[in-house]
Order: sequence, then C-alpha cells, then structure tokens
Amino acid sequence: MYFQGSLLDGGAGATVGPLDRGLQRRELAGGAWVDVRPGWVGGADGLFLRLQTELPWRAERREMYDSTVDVPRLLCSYGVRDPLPDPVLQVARDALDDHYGPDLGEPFVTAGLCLYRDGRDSVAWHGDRIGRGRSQDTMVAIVSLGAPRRLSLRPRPGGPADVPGERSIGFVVGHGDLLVMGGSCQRTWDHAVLKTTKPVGPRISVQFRPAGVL
Ligand SMILES: O=C(O)CCC(=O)C(=O)O
Ligand SMILES: [Fe+2]
Repeated sequence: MYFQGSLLDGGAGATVGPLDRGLQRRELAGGAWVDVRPGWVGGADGLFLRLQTELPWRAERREMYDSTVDVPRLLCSYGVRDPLPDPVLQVARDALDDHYGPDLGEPFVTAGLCLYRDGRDSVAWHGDRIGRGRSQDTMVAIVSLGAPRRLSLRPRPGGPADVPGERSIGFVVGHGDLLVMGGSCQRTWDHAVLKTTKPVGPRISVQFRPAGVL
C-alpha cells in the first residue's frame, strides 16, 4: 500500500513523490482533462539509463498506403501479467492506482514504453482508441524520462471538442514528469509528440493503461 505523503524509494535511487499535492489539472472541451505533476519521479537518471540500455527495444514497421515504413520510435510492451522492468515503475503504478483508482474504477495494468532516440522520432496525431478508449472515458498515465519533449493535444477533427476557440495545446514533459490524460480525452482529443529540428537527446515515455485500452 502506498503511503500518502511519503517518498518511496523504488530502488537504485529513484523516488516517487506523493500525488495528493502538486498535481495541476487542466479541463479541456468535451469532458477531457489533463493532469500534470512536474518532477514526480525524482533521482531518475539511473532509471533512464537502465531502461535505455537494458530493455529489449523493438523497431516496428507499419503498412502505410502501399509501402511499409519504419515506426519512428522504439517500443517495448508489458502486458497484464508481465512484471515491470524496474521496481520503481511498480511503485509508480501502485501510487497511480491509489490516487486515480476511485475515479477510474479499475487499475492500470499494462505498460507501453517508447524510446524517442532524437528529434526525428515522434508519434503522429492519434487517440488511444483501438480499444475501449474509442467509446468510454478512461485514463492514460505517462511518466516521461530523459530529454523534454512537447506532448501536443488538439480536438479530434469533427469530434465534440472540435468547437470554435478550442485549439491545439502542448505540455513540455521533462525528466520525471507525470502527465495523465483523462475523461473523454482519448476519443474527443488527439495527441502527438511531433518531430523537432532542435537538437534533443533521447526520451523514454512510460504509458500506464487499464485493461483493453490501447
Ligand atoms: O510519448 C508519449 O508520451 C506519448 C506516446 C503515445 O501517445 C502512445 O504511445 O500512445
Ligand atoms: Fe497515445
């Protein structure tokens, strides 16, 4: 059980802060919201290096129109019963369950990790709506490690949040920051980490999701 208000050491120096303070919520049109907690995971340099060097990162290729293209980031996925690759990620997930569980009504059970090697790596505009996120409110909690990148959000074109005055927004997520997308965010908004020509170092994103959300 996560003890509110304490700093728990997940191993090798990384600590997970409390979530009962320091969270900033931004309400978005259409019943979506984003919570941000800067510096949630402290002392995460070792964690970043371990994940970057030791995980079995895979490169994927995807069909695009009539050609096959490289997915511009490396991936590593942990399913419902897979142990997470570092104890601090388990501590983080337990803390997220304690804080968001009453509202979410279910635990975070999967973890998807992306490694953006530099500014050429990206994820294009999308919502996590291959599964239940298409039709139901849900949450996706992201821990960002390494170089800061901008997570952009915009109303899904033609969707309920696509109303006059509602425009694209962005959150620069840095080393140890937590960002949680909730409410209708996956179906009424799209999000992306767009390419940048600025020199940026590698970033790892850890996304915790409930069952059936991807
Ligand atoms: O890099 C991130 O934090 C976002 C990744 C993302 O949106 C996804 O993998 O679905
Ligand atoms: Fe996503």
